[in-house]
Amino acid sequence: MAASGLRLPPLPTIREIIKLFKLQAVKQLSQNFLLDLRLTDKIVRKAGNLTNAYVYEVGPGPGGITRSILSANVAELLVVEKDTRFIPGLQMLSDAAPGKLKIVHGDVLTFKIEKSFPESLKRPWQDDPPNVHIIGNLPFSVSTPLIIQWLENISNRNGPFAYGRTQMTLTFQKEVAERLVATTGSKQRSRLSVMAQYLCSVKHIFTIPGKAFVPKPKVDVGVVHFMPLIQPKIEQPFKLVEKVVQNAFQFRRKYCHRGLSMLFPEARRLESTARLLQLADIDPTLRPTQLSILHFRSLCDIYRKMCDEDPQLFGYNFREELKQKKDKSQAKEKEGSYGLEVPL
Ligand SMILES: C[S@@+](CC[C@H](N)C(=O)[O-])C[C@H]1O[C@@H](n2cnc3c(N)ncnc32)[C@H](O)[C@@H]1O
Repeated sequence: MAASGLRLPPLPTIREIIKLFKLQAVKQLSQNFLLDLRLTDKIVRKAGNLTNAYVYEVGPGPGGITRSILSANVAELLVVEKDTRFIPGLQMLSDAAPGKLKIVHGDVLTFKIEKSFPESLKRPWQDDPPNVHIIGNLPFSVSTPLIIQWLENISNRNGPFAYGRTQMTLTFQKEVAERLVATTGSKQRSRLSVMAQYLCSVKHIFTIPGKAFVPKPKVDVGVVHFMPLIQPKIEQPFKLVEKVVQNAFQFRRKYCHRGLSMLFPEARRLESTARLLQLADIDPTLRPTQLSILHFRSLCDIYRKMCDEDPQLFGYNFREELKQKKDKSQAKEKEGSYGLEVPL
């Protein structure tokens, strides 16, 4: 049992529910179910104290984690599931826990949780976290874009973070979980490590072997807990941080100046990159993986100053410049070949 909370009346097991409603996982949709209630209880325990909490579960599927959450004495559980086939099974759980479980047939990428729980739950950002939690085991193809979206929401204190520093407990492919928590200098250090760690305290709490899922995925699964920080470690707009970090990791095996130089138009790339690195006090021969969050903080602060001096700079995209150059040279080539065809 997850906690000494609500005791659900005898229900068919998740395996029986899958059979009853013919809920075979759709492989193409990466539907891998957790049927072992000891594991779903563990995920829920690690999410923190859920007594009287308002919980948002993303992608409940046949409802294994859902049951564990309901057993943890929550005030309300709202689940958002995209696949209609799961709704009747979830409805059965809702009937067993009257007034506790709200089911939404929808898409977590667009669902607005900030309008769903009582306003009274809202806490100032500096206070203790609100009694609102997000929990979910989603397909990997959804969990990564979703975490980027939610990190941006943390930065803007909107979406699920309109309530305050809402905690999240989510599953990822183990390698992604390792990237999320990777420290400076480690092999797994990536864009995701910096983006997550400048906004949150991130913990890879445990790993679930692939064989615990039905059907078994090819990879193991990491359960990751996110607690938004009171003070983000970089105090610049999310999109600006994202741009600097993305460029820095563009060429992850090369010196960091190589990727960072792509922030600047070709005509003044060399001097602008040198200025950025000098003012940020960063050794240009560090590899992107060796840059700490403090390094990124300095880079973002200086890049911000450069963008303030030159309002065109933030909109600059080296790929577009490359494309324009290519188009121009193709047009010239065409002009040349037409020239040959012109009769004398
Ligand atoms: C990996 S399965 C896990 C199911 C269940 N949470 C478990 O652990 O057994 C992912 C679930 O997320 C649902 N899902 C996938 N994409 C979704 C989306 N964009 N919005 C809501 N649910 C989604 C799938 O239909 C499926 O039920």
